[in-house]
Amino acid sequence: MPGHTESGAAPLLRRHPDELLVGLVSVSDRASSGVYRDEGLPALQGWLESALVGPCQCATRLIPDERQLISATLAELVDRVGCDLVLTTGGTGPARRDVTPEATLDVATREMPGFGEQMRQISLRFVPTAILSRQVAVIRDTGSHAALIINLPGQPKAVRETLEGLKDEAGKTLVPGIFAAVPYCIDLIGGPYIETRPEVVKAFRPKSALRNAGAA
Ligand SMILES: Nc1ncnc2c1ncn2[C@@H]1O[C@H](COP(=O)(O)OP(=O)(O)OP(=O)(O)O)[C@@H](O)[C@H]1O
Ligand SMILES: Nc1nc2c(c(=O)[nH]1)N[C@H]1C(S)=C(S)[C@@H](COP(=O)(O)O)O[C@H]1N2
Repeated sequence: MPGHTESGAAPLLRRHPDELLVGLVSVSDRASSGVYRDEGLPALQGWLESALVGPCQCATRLIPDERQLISATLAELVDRVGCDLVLTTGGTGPARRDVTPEATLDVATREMPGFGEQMRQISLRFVPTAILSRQVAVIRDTGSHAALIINLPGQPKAVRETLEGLKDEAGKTLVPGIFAAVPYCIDLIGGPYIETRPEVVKAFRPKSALRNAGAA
């Protein structure tokens, strides 16, 4: 669960090989200028706290919808701070100032289109305007370090909806949240082995990729 949180540019030091280093970025003109209180970062942090079993450190950023600032922030969180995973919220829609997907693609070495496709599928179960979100996910690989960067919509409730998916009243998964695929993706790009609380989101790994694979 998220322990330490910082908002400076210093590298996060991994205190355990399984510790996840996460960058959280809320992109909003109004929240960053104080028109309203930012609910994006608390939503992201609160959800991670509920979902992760192991240790985690977060670096947080609240910034306006400026393409160059967003891309510089993402690059800094991966290259300098050392994040394995970066989640953004906000700025994915069709309004002129919504530029988070473009800024994310600016720092990408690879696109991961399945995440955007699945998020829009999930969101359609909640709002018909789900198709207005242009959210993308990418890998940024510097050669010595790689991270998964995922855009989420700006509505604070969309954070949980997309990461966790939709369950029925008995807690049975109706549409899997995208976080189900995040732990294995992070394995594949050389990051820490992370585990989730299955009642929040059940992470999927092929049997051969499970840590106890082959154990008696
Ligand atoms: N960071 C945030 N904190 C709290 N509420 C937010 C935040 N971002 C969006 N919202 C809410 O979601 C609604 C729709 O978001 P919208 O797409 O207009 O925001 P945005 O483009 O992400 O932010 P902004 O217009 O401030 O740059 C907003 O009217 C607001 O109620
Ligand atoms: N899960 C979920 N996805 C959602 C929403 C939502 O409330 N929940 N809002 C939609 C709306 S109304 C818009 S305009 C787009 C883009 O939002 P953004 O510009 O705040 O990122 O996300 C869409 N996706």
